[in-house]
Amino acid sequence: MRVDIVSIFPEYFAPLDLSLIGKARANGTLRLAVHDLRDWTHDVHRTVDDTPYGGGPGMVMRPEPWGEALDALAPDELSPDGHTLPRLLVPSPAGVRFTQAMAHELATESHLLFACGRYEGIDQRVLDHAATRMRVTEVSLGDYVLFGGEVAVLVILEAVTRLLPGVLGNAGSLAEESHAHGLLEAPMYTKPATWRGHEVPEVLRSGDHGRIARWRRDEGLLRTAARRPDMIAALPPESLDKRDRAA
Ligand SMILES: Oc1ccccc1-c1ccno1
Repeated sequence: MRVDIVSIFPEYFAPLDLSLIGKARANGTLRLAVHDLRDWTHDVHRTVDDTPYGGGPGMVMRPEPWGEALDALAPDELSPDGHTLPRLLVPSPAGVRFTQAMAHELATESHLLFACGRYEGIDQRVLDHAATRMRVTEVSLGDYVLFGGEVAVLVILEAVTRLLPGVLGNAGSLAEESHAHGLLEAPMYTKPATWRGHEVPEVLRSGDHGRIARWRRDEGLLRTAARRPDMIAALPPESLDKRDRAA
């Protein structure tokens, strides 16, 4: 997967040299480049913002640098795989909610572009023009406001990269983690069996894999019902058996 990130703070992405993302870059699974938007400015002050039409507080990111940056990073009508348009993701408080399902969808893309907005946002015409030759998605991490899109890109990129083949050493953990089946994961334990008077549940030390699987599902259901009833409501009816409903 090719990933291009455009930001006025490219140094925000230094963490992407670390850990499993760093390894994915080193082995070629992830071909990531971070670009400074100011490289596409032409004035001595390298200006990227200006006052908003219609008045109001703050500044808006000018369209010209963004237009030139996206032209340079996605010059062709099609992605390198020759079949799909490049995917442009623009983190924004006004975006669609980012979910694990979207992470899985993005993990199938061959080329992701991320545009990191700052100030009051990016001139809307940048997104409108990009949409004439890319698939553009404004995406939100949740109902709160950040200084800019950089932190959101780090989150999205981590959620997507860990789904790429070979990145996670134990791919099996993907199958049981929170949100894998629309539920939160069950509590996890490791040695010692007793710690400060707290016991590991007996079932997890029983060696009875059927009981253990059932316990984990029940605990996941109970946690989800208590913490995220919206996820229970979103489950396909057929995914809950009679016993689940009783849990
Ligand atoms: O608050 C933001 C400012 C800029 C870019 C993105 C965001 C945001 C808020 C929530 N998710 O993304």
